Amino acid sequence: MNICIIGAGYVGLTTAAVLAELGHEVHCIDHDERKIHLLNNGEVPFYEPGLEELITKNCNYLTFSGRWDYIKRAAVIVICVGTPPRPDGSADLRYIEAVLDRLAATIESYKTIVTKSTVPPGTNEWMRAELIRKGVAPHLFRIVSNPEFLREGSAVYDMFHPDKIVVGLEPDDDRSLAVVQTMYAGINAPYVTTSLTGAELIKYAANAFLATKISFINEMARICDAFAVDINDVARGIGFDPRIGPHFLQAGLGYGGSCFPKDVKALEHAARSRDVEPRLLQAVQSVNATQIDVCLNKLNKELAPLNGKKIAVLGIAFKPNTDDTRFSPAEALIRQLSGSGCTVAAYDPKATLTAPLANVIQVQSVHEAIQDADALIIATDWDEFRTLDWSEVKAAMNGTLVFDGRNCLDRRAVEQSGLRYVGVGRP
Ligand SMILES: NC(=O)C1=CN([C@@H]2O[C@H](COP(=O)(O)OP(=O)(O)OC[C@H]3O[C@@H](n4cnc5c(N)ncnc54)[C@H](O)[C@@H]3O)[C@@H](O)[C@H]2O)C=CC1
Ligand SMILES: O=C(O)[C@H]1O[C@H](OP(=O)(O)OP(=O)(O)OC[C@H]2O[C@@H](n3ccc(=O)[nH]c3=O)[C@H](O)[C@@H]2O)[C@H](O)[C@@H](O)[C@@H]1O
Repeated sequence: MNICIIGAGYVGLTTAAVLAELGHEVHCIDHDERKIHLLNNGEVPFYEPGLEELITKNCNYLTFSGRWDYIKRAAVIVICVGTPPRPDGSADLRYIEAVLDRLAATIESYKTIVTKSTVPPGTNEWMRAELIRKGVAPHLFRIVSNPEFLREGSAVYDMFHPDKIVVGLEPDDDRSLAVVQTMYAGINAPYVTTSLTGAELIKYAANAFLATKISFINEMARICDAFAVDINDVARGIGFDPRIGPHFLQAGLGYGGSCFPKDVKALEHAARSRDVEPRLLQAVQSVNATQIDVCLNKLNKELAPLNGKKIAVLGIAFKPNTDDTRFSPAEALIRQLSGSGCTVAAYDPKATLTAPLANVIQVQSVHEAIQDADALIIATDWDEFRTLDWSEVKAAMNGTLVFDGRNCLDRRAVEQSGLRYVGVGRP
């Protein structure tokens, strides 16, 4: 199949590389010339394990440009542009609108237009109406909603091994499901077919539910602290129940990234637009918004006064195995520390601070970060931090406090080396 992907970001590039690997001829369009230049020189503009290798392997079937005339040759167009949050929490659809303008000016023969970007309920129906309003004949295209569920850090694996493929179709569309099945031929997953809006809501419900699990466990961690119980015991205890499951029950600094925060907000906004009061979604966000303060209060109690202290923060990315810092709790924590009188030495194996911060330096190794530090905070749960030699850490530090903001360390190993361990909900 000849496929055109629009948007060479985390989702677009992964989709492009995987579809090329599955045997399709793929062209990826992005309006960011810097990205296209890098890609044409064999470089991936961000860190995603395995992606560069897959792109290189498929370079004969995978091309990149900013040229929209490629659309003319494609049977399938996959939209993967960003849908960031507006200040009021609603999804900003300006990139989708720009794509519709380009499509309207280019489409001359039949296309299956697949929306992979996460868009609010009703958007795909609106997109169809917009294309017709902009002059595209209704018989020249079908819109399919095919939301993406990959995680950054394991995007390539997730796309080859999805737990389901969700396909939202127009009511009278009897041909696009087969097109999507041909596109994904070689990937073994159950298909969930529904309406366009049904698919959009499946995506929001999935992210909102996962965010809810995280806020739930973070609230439980606060209760565990009050009753001197280890939250990891509670998470393990409830996780055996198959109705609950063991995943997404790791308490910590709260959820971040480019999707959970924006998608929960966008769902809240969408609900309100139809006069539904989303109380649970509000509570989920309110727990998440206060989680860093809860952790900082703990740190203050252990270390007060922060003034004049040196704090090593390990982790800047919003999660391990990515260099993405969008809505990163680790970076938010560093930002708060920056204004609290201490100095911060921050280290991350891949991510860089988005902007310079007063009293914060980014260093190149764990060793540099912890040198003479009064406290060490784990802000992102990279494997590199789990496996530190705690005796060496103790020897390098000035103080003894290790604050495990991701509950990812072996507490006993830390304590055996003479350091003081404080976790989230682990008194
Ligand atoms: N990052 C993730 O893990 C996941 C993201 N999603 C959703 O997928 C969508 C894309 O997310 P990411 O890949 O993270 O975004 P991203 O920001 O990494 O990539 C978007 C790309 O689209 C390009 N773009 C924007 N407007 C364009 C236009 N008019 N023409 C050509 N290119 C254009 C940008 O230059 C950028 O390279 C979002 O709706 C997001 O919610 C869904 C599942 C996972
Ligand atoms: O729509 C999206 O963009 C994607 O959002 C998430 O993927 P991602 O944001 O890459 O990362 P997650 O692994 O879900 O982690 C999100 C945040 O939650 C935090 N988290 C996760 C799990 C947990 O138990 N506790 C916890 O605090 C992570 O540290 C991170 O900050 C979803 O997991 C994907 O299925 C979805 O496709």
